[in-house]
Parts: sequence; structure tokens; C-alpha cells
Amino acid sequence: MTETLPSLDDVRQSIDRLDGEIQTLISERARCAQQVAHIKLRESPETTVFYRPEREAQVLQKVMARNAGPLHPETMARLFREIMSACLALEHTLNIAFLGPNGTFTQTAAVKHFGHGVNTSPLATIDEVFREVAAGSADYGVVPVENSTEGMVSHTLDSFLNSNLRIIGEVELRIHHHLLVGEGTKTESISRIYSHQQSLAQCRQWLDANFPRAERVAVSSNAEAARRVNGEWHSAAIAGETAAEIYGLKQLHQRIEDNPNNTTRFLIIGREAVSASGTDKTSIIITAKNQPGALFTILEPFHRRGINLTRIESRPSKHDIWTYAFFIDFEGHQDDAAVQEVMAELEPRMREVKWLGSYPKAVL
Ligand SMILES: C=C(O[C@@H]1C=C(C(=O)O)C=C[C@H]1O)C(=O)O
Repeated sequence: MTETLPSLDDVRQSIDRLDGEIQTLISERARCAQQVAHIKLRESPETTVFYRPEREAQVLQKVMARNAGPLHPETMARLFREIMSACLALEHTLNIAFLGPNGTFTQTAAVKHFGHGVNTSPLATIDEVFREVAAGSADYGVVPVENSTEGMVSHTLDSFLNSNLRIIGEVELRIHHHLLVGEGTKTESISRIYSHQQSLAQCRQWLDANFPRAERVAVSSNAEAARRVNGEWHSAAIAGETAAEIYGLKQLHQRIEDNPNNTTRFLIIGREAVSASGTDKTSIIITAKNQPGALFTILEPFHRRGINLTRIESRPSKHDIWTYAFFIDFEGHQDDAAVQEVMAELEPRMREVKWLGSYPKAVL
């Protein structure tokens, strides 16, 4: 075998030549993106929307479908994610507001969705993320909406009840929690553990088994937990890798989440509607009276037309006692005939039907 291999120098020469070709092609692609920007500006100078989620989803889907190895399709798509992010930044640099502080999983989700070519601004609360996007100070916002172990983030759902913002995308992130400590902290000196309440819940069994006597303190975010541990030698935090890096903490125990498939879903919120990508989801809120058969009346038209529901949650409506808001996600786009028929059937029978938006299903 060995004698048929080319020399190291030869292979490195091939790599240099290929890198040159790739670079020329990336530059050519970037110039195309600049042209696209001029076309968009000419077509709608007042209300130019540079970021097109449906087009980006299609580009990434094509990359994955085309992929012939040896790189994994997702690895290839992540490379293209960054190329697109850099191309879009030539058109316009997006400002993305996220639930901060720096180092939260929400920030990781924002970068996973938009790539590194955007500015990310940490905000203290979910409400503030909604406000900044509504006011136009941020182009888009990223907020957590549900976790596979702990369920919905009720604050995000409630924010939609009082907002006209739309959902323009979704991101899923595998969540790994680590036990973080400052330099010099020993396992036996830990008497207090900080984290977000959801993360404490996601690691409950591990904590019961390993730190049954430590006080568990819920704080506003995992990153905030990491920040507090700085300088407290008897404390630890449960947070992710990014928070460990930002706050200079050591990972005393890794991957302590009870469920190894622990995943959180985040939503991207914006002001404009998104065209169909071909693989879309739609989210709506239906407010119904608490009367027998209400839920059946809502679900039956979807079933009759073979529309697949991907999620349903109920929350007390803020307006009337014993009235419920159902948050429903289903496959398909607002412009699909079948979806419009279901809506036309439901609208007169419900107290309120609110469209939250149609958006491409998460590709990565
Ligand atoms: C180039 C475009 O603008 C942006 C950049 C894209 C890209 O680099 O492929 C895709 C969609 C837009 O977010 C476009 O709309 O085609």
C-alpha cells in the first residue's frame, strides 16, 4: 500500500492548489451576494430585507443533499453556513438580540442559526428581546421556547400573546451541562450550586446522587451562575462550555445532564413574514372557551386534511378567567391551500386565531 501513496509534498501542493481555487470561488460567490444586495435595494429601497431565511434553508438543504463524503453532510452544511453568513454580512450586518448574558445557550443557538457574521447583543430578559426587535433596534431576536426534559418556557409563549412579532425560524441545540468551579475549588468544599432553574431540573438526579447536601440556588441564567462562582471558592455553577470559557472556570464534571439527548428548541423572532421554503412549519395561537369539545373542534380539521401537528401547549389566556390559549405548531406554510382552508374553518368558531408565522424547519 505505502509505495502507491504520493509524497507528502505532492499532496500538500494539491491542497494549496485546491485552497486557491476554493478561495477564488468564495470571492466570486461574495460578489454575487453584493449584486443581490443592489437588486434588493433597487426593488424595495424603503423596506429592504436582506436576510432571507427560506433561501438560506434551501441552500443548506442542497449542500446536504449533494454531499458525497468523506465529510459528514452536517459538517459540510456548517462550513456553508459560515460562507453564507460572511456573504450576507457584505450586504448588511445583522444585529441579533438574544437572552443573555454572554455565554448563554441562547447565544450559541444564535450563532448556530446565523453563523459568525452577525453582531449579537445580550439582553437581560425575554421581554427585552421582544421589545428591541419590535422597536427595530435589533433585526432579529433569539429566545428559548422548549426543552426536551423540562418542557415549555412559559415566559416566551406568554410574550407572544401580547406581541405582533413573527416567528421567522427555529434552532435546535443539544444541551450539555458541566459542573464548573473556579481555580482551586475542591469537590468536598462545594456547599452551593448556582444555575438556571431549568438546568437544575435537567441535572436533578445527578445532583441528588453527587451533591445531595449542597444548596441549589436558581439564578436568571447559566451564564449568570458562572459569573457568580468567580471568586466564591465554596460554590459551583452548572452551565455550558461557552460560559466556562468566558468566565474562566474549570469543568470539574462534564455532561452531567440526566438525559443524554437533552435538547432545547429556540425561536428566531422578527418583523417580516417569510416566503415558503418547501419544508416549513407554521405556529398559531388559538384562544378557545373552556367548553366540552373545544380541543377536538380545533384538532379535527387538521386531522381531516392530513396536516401533521408537531406541538400543542395550552396556557391560561391573560384576558379572561377559564379561557385557554393553545399554542399549535404544524407542518406546512401559511400560503398552502390546505392550511388556509383549516384557518378559514377555525376562525369563525374560535374566540381568536393569531398567526405567529411560517418559517423553514431547522436544517442543522
Ligand atoms: C444572497 C442572498 O442574500 C442573503 C445571503 C444568502 C447567501 O449567501 O446565499 C442567502 C440568502 C440571504 O440571506 C439572497 O437572497 O440570495
